[in-house]
Amino acid sequence: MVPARLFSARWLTALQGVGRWAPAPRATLQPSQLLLLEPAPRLLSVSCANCAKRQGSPQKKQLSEKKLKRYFVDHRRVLVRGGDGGNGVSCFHSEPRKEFGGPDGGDGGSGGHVILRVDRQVKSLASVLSRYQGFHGDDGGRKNCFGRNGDPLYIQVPVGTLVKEGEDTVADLSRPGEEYIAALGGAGGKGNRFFLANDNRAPVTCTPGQPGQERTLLLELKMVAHAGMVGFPNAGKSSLLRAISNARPAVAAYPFTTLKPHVGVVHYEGHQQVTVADIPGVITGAHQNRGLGFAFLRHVERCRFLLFVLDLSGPEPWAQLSDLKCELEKYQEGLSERPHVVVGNKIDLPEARSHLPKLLGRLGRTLIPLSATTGENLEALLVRLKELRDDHVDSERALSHRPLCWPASLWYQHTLYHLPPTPFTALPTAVALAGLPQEPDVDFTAECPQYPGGRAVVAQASASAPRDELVGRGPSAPFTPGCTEHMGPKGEAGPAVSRRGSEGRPEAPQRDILAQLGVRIR
Ligand SMILES: Nc1nc2c(ncn2[C@@H]2O[C@H](COP(=O)(O)OP(=O)(O)OP(=O)(O)O)[C@@H](O)[C@H]2O)c(=O)[nH]1
Ligand SMILES: [Mg+2]
Repeated sequence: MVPARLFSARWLTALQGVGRWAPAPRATLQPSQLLLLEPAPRLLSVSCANCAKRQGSPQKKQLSEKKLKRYFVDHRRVLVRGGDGGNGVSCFHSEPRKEFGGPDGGDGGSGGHVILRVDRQVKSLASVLSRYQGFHGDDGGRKNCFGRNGDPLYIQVPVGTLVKEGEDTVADLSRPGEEYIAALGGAGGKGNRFFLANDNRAPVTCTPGQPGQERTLLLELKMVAHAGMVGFPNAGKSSLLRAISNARPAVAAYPFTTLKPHVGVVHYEGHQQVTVADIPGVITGAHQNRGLGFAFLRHVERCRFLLFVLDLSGPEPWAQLSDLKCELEKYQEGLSERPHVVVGNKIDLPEARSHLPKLLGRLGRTLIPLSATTGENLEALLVRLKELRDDHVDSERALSHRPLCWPASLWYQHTLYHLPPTPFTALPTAVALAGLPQEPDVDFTAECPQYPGGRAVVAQASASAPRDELVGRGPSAPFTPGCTEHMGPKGEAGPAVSRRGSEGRPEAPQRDILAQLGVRIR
């Protein structure tokens, strides 16, 4: 039985889809595997405002811009504290007819980290609380029982969250799935079994767990989109975004209708997408806090290119562009020189048509006159946006960077860990983003004195990578941050460095790195 809602919404699309996809041949049939029989016939997602209105789900109630703004928070101060490590235990094995059973106090579990994780579903920092406490590790127990490690505590943040500590920017979480360890959990204490040695067969020493790391971070959201729309209030930015994408910002004939940024996605052939951000209008003197100020310009700061929207029906449309550029420059030097496209909107109005020749004379062919309401000449804008996106992709690839992709591309499987500045982990790990090999060249374990008795698993990204670009990962677990893994139950003490396969000492560059970390090498 086909659900009725399939027909009430976009029945034509649904039926077209049935015709175009077919199951794979039986021999190679995988669950949910489909073969594409013919490519999609439409080259560009071109729609006018009127068509776009019909695409929305009739059941979904639109929230007013005022309500939406209430849920939109773009900066937050947050206190994060990692979980405390559990205490080690001092006790001795006790069994009938077994004298001198030996120490059997287990180690405490490590405290859980507090981790910021980028979630595509989260749109603002409104859901982030002001303080977080990580889960504590459990204490060790008798009979060599180790305490349970505290679970990591995840804080979901939106794409484009900037993490600042004081004046420093410590992480830029601009890709979905990316993670940042905001506060490390404390290492667990050692039980007396750990201190068993040839010259001390009955140690009573045990150590308490270490407290978790505490940090005060400032989270700042900066939208990440390909194109950022800049224009005076009422220029028709939101109407334009509605016309080219499925985003639904409010449109009305009064200034400052838009109170929070909206991001729309323009779809092209081959699943290529360009994201366009609509921000509240900017006016002359915004840098002196006129209108809504220019704080919202932070949301176009990271856009790869700009979309200036001019109202051609206004009295002096040619003055608008220079005023907008002037405000951008006052916000951030060089911002107005980004690759951009200038759009002259409301070409359907007679006064706009009368201004057009003069404006074309000044701006030349860089101006795209169009009408967001009637959809006139929207294709020219879409083609230009695509060209700018392709230029961006080419330039990023030339620099061996990954171009901005929306939504998260599947290849971004690699989790990036920015390690906070502690003695062992004061290592920027941006290398993970740009070309970290799946299997690092070197991989060895080492004892780390900052976490007594803890065993670090250190891997260098590649022999040629700068020294400070390190990531740690365990051989069994995907990653062991902060080297809080315990040594085995035998409690072998003393320095130990072994390469995987235990075939020798680490090479010179790795020795340097370990020395920087304070790891002793035998
Ligand atoms: N005739 C005509 N009117 C338009 C066109 N585009 C937008 N408008 C009208 O201009 C008014 C303002 O449009 P918005 O899209 O809200 O303008 P905005 O730039 O987003 O305004 P703010 O959110 O206040 O910055 C609305 O009444 C629209 O109907 C157009 O192409 N032609
Ligand atoms: Mg608007």
